[in-house]
Amino acid sequence: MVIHIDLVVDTVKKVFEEYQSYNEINSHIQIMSSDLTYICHYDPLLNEVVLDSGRGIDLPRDITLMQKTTCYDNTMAGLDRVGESEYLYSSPIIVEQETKYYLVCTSYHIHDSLTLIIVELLSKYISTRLETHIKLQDVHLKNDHMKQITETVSTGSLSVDKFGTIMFINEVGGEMLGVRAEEVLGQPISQVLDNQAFSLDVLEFGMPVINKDIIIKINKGQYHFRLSSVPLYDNSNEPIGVIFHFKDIRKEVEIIVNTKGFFNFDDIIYQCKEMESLIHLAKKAALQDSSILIEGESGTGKELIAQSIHNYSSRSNHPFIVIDCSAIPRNLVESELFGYEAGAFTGSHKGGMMGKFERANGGTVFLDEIGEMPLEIQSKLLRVIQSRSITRIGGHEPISLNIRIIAATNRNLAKEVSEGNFRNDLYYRLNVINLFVPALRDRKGDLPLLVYKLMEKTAKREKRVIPNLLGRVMKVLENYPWPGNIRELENTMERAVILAHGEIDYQHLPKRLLEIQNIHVSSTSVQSEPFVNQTPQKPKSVMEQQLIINALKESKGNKSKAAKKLGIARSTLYEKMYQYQLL
Ligand SMILES: Nc1ncnc2c1ncn2[C@@H]1O[C@H](COP(=O)(O)OP(=O)(O)OP(=O)(O)O)[C@@H](O)[C@H]1O
Repeated sequence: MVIHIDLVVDTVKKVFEEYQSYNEINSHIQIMSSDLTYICHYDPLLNEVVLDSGRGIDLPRDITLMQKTTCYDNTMAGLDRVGESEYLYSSPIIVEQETKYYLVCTSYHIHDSLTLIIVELLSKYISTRLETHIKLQDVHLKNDHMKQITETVSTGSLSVDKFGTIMFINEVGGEMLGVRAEEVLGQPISQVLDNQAFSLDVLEFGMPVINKDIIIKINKGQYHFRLSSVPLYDNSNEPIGVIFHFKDIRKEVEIIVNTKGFFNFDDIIYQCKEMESLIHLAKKAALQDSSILIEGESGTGKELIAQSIHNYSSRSNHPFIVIDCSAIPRNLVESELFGYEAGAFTGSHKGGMMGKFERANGGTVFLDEIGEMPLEIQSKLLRVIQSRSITRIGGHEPISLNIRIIAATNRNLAKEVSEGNFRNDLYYRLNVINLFVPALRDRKGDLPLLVYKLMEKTAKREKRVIPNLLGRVMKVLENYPWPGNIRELENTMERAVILAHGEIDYQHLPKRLLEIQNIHVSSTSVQSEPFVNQTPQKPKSVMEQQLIINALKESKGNKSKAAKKLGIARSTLYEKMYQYQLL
């Protein structure tokens, strides 16, 4: 192990400052490395430690074998001194059982016991100091490293020593368990958590337990956690504690299930007659309770309209729950939508768990990508709509619900019905009010306003002036078919505003817009397109991603503030940032 020279000099200085006894020695005290090179010396005239330039010294070579304080006859050292002969006193500085340096000094007296004691004491102080510093540094580094890791993941981490005393908990873990680190550190885990799963059994068996599903009671609520317990050992393989990693399974599902609508009808940009009558119908529908089916290509604004309807309705103060039927894991669909009762399956708890429909009670359920819903769940959904109640898995008693259902699809659902992929009866139940959102290419009248408003949005966010869009660029935009609809236009305008300085010209547009219209600009002036994606994106992901980026920007990267702005838990924000590769 290499010890940095500055650390040695610094340590020697401190030791000399603290232990004034060296004043008893009226000669230079030197620190030499184990190959007998000068490191530094104490200058009694200056009363300070001076760094040496690393010259060698002609000392007896057997000093290197020395393991304790010794006095040498200095004539042996070959030092050329005039006058009285000097004796060399030397003591090893041992760090981690290795002689790293020597502390040496000269005296005119042989077997000068005071000098011997002081040399020995100083070398020991220096040894201890160096060793402690190195160990502490190591621990700090490891701790910092661990902290960085544990604070940037969305998993809760908690470690205990072998007696079950809590030694560490990360912020996410604290949030998930509803505790604060400063309150629980040093406490026995059994007093903090009422759960057998956080036990030290793994130390006994010597094997980690990975991803065990547990139910945990926190502040009167039941939480469904996935817990891993890993035993920790020291260098000599002695057990020293356990580290627990845990995830809230509901939060994982929450990535694809929102609870809040952000947008209003005022956020919808339109000019054309078709959109005007659509919004008029949507507003009327918002005031009733009938189910609504919103159809339209991807990126046309279906979710925007669904959120606006919810926020315009009398349910606006209640939850807006998005269920993304294409993304929710199949094995979780049923329990997440309908919840479960006590003992419904292994690991389920006394109180059971509420499903999304129950959580939406009083509010709106937005079934996004309804065309992707598995057939077996379709029949259950039909029952929910017909009976306005749900029965939890393993339950017998129906729980009545007061929810409005809005479903959306970019498929031709009638065609799916005729092909047997979607239940006819469910289709009719959902399609009480039908809102068809036209594709952007079929409402080109909206384009100029959309272009301007979308430029304005980015310019405002980036604190820039709205650039001037050249007429020829507008022509390109008007002639382009916009397969990705407003989402694609939104990305295109955002990119153009960011790339352009004052004026948007051809080179600020994605290549494909130009190429499809046979416009060729020199390849160097047309930028590649890093983020515009024509293929349909995961539903709601772009909107959500944008919101997260905006919130993070507004809160200057402070995740707690951003999470608050978005109305979501910090751990959920981490999950989402991870999902969108923003971490
Ligand atoms: N008329 C509009 N005015 C302003 N922004 C719009 C409009 N329509 C859509 N957007 C924006 O376009 C993006 C896509 O909208 P949204 O997610 O609602 O589309 P969608 O039809 O639900 O897409 P998907 O079917 O892929 O889920 C969002 O960022 C949304 O804010």
